[in-house]
Amino acid sequence: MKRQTIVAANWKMNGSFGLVTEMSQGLADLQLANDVSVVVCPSAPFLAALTDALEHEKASEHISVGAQNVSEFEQGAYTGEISTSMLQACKVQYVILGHSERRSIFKETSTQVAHKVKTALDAGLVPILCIGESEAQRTAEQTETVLAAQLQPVIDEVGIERFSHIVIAYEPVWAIGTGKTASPDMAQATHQFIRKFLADIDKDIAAKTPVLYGGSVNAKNCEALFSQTDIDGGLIGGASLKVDEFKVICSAAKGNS
Ligand SMILES: O=C(CO)COP(=O)(O)O
Repeated sequence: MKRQTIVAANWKMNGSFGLVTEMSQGLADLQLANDVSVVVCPSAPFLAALTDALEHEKASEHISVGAQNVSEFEQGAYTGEISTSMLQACKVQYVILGHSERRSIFKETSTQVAHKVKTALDAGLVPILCIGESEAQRTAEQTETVLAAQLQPVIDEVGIERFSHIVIAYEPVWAIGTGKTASPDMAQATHQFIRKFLADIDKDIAAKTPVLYGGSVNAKNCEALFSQTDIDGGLIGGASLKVDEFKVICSAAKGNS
């Protein structure tokens, strides 16, 4: 069963117009394996500029633009929020939702994340739904319970069928920005659990849904991680701010067959 392989850059609250230009120029000649897609997710003020720069570099056919968040509301008196239609106006195709930093710092609940996933899907955006356990939860052997509790509200809200338009990103919180990557075996075991969790509800959907790994992925460890059966690419933080390193990571993605 073929499913898409995706390498996505999460710039978080970093980057500049200079990096937008540098990244677009750098990615223009990127050679990707079949079935591999690359998505760059800068902060909202850079979305339109990134779209324009990728078009200018003739890179928009193989590189997509993603946002890091979206409002669950459509429009109106929600100061500071950004709607799906605003993202569409910037030709955004993907949106990261439920990142652990939004869950822990901005107190987004799994129910709110589920609403956002629905709003994004209804607007034709592809959600990159982030799930992951903390170090304390892993130590307490609660990883599977935590992941299930993050997935279930989304399944309840949108239905399992719509997971054919969702990308999951497994990001163990203890591996984010710490340099402590999950070992390929450990990541594979957790990805296998996520796929089985979906498969117990719908086998076909589980086989089709890309599950990315995120957490201290870099040019050195990407190949071993991406070669795991149930790892369909990565969500890259720090290493996605360096054009050359990000290109190495994109090239390490081989695509599934
Ligand atoms: O949170 C991440 C991507 O969303 C991972 O960040 P790092 O790659 O910097 O660990």
